[in-house]
Amino acid sequence: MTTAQILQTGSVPLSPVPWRISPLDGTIFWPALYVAVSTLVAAAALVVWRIYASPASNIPGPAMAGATAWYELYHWLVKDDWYEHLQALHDRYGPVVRVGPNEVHFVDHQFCLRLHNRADLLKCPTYYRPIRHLLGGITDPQRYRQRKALMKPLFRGETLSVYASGTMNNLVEALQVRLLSGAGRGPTNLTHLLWAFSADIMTSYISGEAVGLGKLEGQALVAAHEATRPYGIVHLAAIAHSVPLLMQAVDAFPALKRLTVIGWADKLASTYLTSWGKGESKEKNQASRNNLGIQLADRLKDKYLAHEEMTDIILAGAEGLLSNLIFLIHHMAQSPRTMDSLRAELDHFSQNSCHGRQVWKDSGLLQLEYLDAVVRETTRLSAPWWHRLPRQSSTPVTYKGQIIPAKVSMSFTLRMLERDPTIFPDPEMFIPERWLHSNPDARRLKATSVTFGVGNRICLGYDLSQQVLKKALACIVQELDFTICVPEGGPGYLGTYPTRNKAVSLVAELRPRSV
Ligand code: HEM
Repeated sequence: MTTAQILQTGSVPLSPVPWRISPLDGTIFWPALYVAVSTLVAAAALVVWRIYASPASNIPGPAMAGATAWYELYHWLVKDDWYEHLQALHDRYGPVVRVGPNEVHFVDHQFCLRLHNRADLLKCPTYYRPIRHLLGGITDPQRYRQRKALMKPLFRGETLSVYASGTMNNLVEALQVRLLSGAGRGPTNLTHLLWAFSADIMTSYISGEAVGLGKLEGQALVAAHEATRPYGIVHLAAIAHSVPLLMQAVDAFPALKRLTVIGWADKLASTYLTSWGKGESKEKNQASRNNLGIQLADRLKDKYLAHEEMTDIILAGAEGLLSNLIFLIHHMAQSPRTMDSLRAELDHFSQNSCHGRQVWKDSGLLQLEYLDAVVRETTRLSAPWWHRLPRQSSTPVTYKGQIIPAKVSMSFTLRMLERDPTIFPDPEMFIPERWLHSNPDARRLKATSVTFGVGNRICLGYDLSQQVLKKALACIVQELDFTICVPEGGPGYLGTYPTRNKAVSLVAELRPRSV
């Protein structure tokens, strides 16, 4: 192995050890010392190479970020300030900054859109390592196209519309009944109820039948919530993509996943697939026709892969929906003017609908302009701080005279672009009106939104999410008034993905709608 190869792979070839290894006569000391010193020298050489000679070394940024991926992990886990730190790095180094050994980060909105719309870009294999076998993490374009062709029909068209007009509507109705039953009875923990609702949506979509989390009461509900969201899945993913050894351990012992925060979804996915390959799916009885997991396993011809895809989709979908539902409630409570406008639109719609006030049953709901604007503005503001999209190009990319070499990952953070003041004036303000046709800029805004991803790797659950968010919001504001009990220190519940020591629930006083 040449020195260049050692530096690129980061591994040290172990040459035959000249000493006899025997712990009994003490001669193990020298071989051990040899291995330790060689490792240290190779590690030091790797660090020097990464900082001064690797492809990304010409991009400005802190030397430690170029030296090791643990720089980022340190800011996540120890300092707990990654997003603020990233902003400070851009203030100091400009619109492109080196944030990892092989990653540069951009804040230039228009450039990011142009770049990420390129169909030939590849997902960064290091960042997506934890989900590298799954649709969302596959880097090879041909494998991706094949997987997408098999999975896409299960999340669009007839499959989605049958689910939406049946089980989804029933769950929305059950949510409304549940919330109304708590109205006037003191504070209600909406994080728990909306989590149960979101998880019921995802599990029923995948399995064909509701798990019934929304029916849990009192301590049983609290216990189920705590068991599934004890700490952040996001932090787990950050550790997984910075510590490759961990992923190798999980690959060798997949059961390890059950010990983590994803265990509950992993177990459910297993139960949904129990009957696959045992004959039932071949007969295509009604239950297996409704079970997307079984259909997925049939399509992928691989039970393990289907199981992994389902686990990922249940987890990502439930957290994404919950997060946005909490933001919706928050903004409605904070903005009475928006609430009035939305209610006016819904009331007018319900008067002309054959479903009356059960507006979620009417598919015309999805076309309401103001409701759409409220959901767009909410999803914009809820874009999480931790979600960035690193992509690689097989040819060099030029940005303002700076050459980004091929295969260097180029990323942007969703939250930063969604708060770009040149595109969204007063970016921190909740202004649904910016999305209305009456705003001449609305079309441009829609074209620049990145909340559900960009380019050919856009969110597969977009249509499902839109339906769930619109129906749930409509069913809540139609019948309920609410006042949020804002915790001391501000609305910590907006940090919706649980993190270390920061699980804050959204609690509100509910009342039947007065006007
Ligand atoms: C409102 C909630 C949601 C938001 C904001 C959201 C956002 C996103 C974003 C930004 C991406 C791109 C990720 C990347 O490239 O790194 C993505 C991809 C994806 N999302 Fe969602 N998502 C949501 C809900 C869902 C739901 C409910 C499902 C499942 C039904 C889902 C399934 C997926 C899948 C499978 C991908 C990978 C797509 C691909 O690479 O082709 N998402 N989502």
